Amino acid sequence: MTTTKGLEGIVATTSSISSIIDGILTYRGIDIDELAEKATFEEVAYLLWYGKLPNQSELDQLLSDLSANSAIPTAVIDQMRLYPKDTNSMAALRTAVSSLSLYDLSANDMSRDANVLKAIKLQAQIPTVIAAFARIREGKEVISPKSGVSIAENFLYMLTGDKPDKVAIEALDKALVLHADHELNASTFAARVTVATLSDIYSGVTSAIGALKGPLHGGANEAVMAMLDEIGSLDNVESYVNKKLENKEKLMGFGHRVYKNGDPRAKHLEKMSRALGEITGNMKWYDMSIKIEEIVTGKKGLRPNVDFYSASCYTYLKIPRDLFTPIFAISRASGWTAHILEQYDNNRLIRPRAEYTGPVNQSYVPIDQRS
Ligand SMILES: CC(=O)SCCNC(=O)CCNC(=O)[C@H](O)C(C)(C)COP(=O)(O)OP(=O)(O)OC[C@H]1O[C@@H](n2cnc3c(N)ncnc32)[C@H](O)[C@@H]1OP(=O)(O)O
Ligand SMILES: O=C([O-])CC(=O)C(=O)O
Repeated sequence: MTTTKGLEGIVATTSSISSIIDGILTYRGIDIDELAEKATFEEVAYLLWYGKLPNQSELDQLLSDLSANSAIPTAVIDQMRLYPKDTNSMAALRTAVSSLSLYDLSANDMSRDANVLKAIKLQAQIPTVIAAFARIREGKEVISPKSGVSIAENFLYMLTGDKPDKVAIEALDKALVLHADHELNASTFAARVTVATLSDIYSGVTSAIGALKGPLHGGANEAVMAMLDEIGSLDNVESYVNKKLENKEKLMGFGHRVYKNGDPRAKHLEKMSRALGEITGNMKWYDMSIKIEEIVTGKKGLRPNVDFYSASCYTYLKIPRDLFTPIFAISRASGWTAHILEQYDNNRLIRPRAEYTGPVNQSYVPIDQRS
């Protein structure tokens, strides 16, 4: 038996959804650089689910299905009112998504059609859950989703109650495109492991949210902003980063298991952060981020990952820091559910082995003889 810590380099499944080959990321064979410039998030979700870009009538149908399914049950909203106001937002999302299954009569219908519909429903409802939670904890009225607008626009609207401006909608939409899928990342693997037991799609997405929450994965975007807040100003960057490096502490938003020469998504977010800084007339977060990158890449050779510049982008969009990882979940719900559908289509239980390193030839000792 050979073991590989963290399953590094192990190919655990085949998949036709996204690929990372020689540092190039594609969704269904289309380069992320092209999708980032040209596609909307809804087109990308369709691409991930159905394996091709939608034509106009297919896209219209998807938009109408997303709108029709975006409201969440009153019972789930009522439950959210009982969550502690200071609860972790990813814990709230994980709990609420699990609750959604209780009110979906088709939750345990394992037919393909029912699962595709549930994928669309989860994609539509997750933004509503996050916005509702964000408002409830501030004692504000929950805002119902609008129909006929994009997921990005709807989310910003449900969060604030105001019509978001075009720049904000386009920036969030592009961020959603960039985060939608990423081969066999930890949360997607968690989703696939869960549904490979033939458990339901809600269980798969709930597992995935739990895995995304951690700071080594999606939780890093919030941790990056916590770091920027802690540093406070451009003048403090150098001493802060050098100290972290000297103490061999991790700099959040840097490094990647698969990309060793840079994450192709980061440059799009860096560009977006710069543009948002210019538009808002506040370059502070962008300038600090650039300086951190210069030092970390210069001294350690580590490059920023998708989480690094998304932090300053979302801050420029006035999104509260603890909603950064939930926003990642809005986007990745498309990838998770595409992978869940793919797993069901060609399922086998996922059950690797562990190399045992514990004691051997031990005997049961009666309790009165134990030290
Ligand atoms: C959407 C996403 O999930 S993207 C990733 C988001 N996570 C983060 O940004 C958290 C910070 N980054 C990390 O912790 C890691 O780079 C991970 C978790 C992303 C990848 O981890 P692994 O592939 O297991 O790499 P590992 O942690 O073994 O790092 C290899 C070496 O680089 C160093 N290293 C890796 N990332 C960092 C970092 N962010 N800061 C400082 N050093 C780092 C490690 O200390 C290690 O050094 P060593 O060989 O001297 O011990
Ligand atoms: O692939 C990974 O390990 C993490 C990542 O970048 C993602 O999930 O987007």
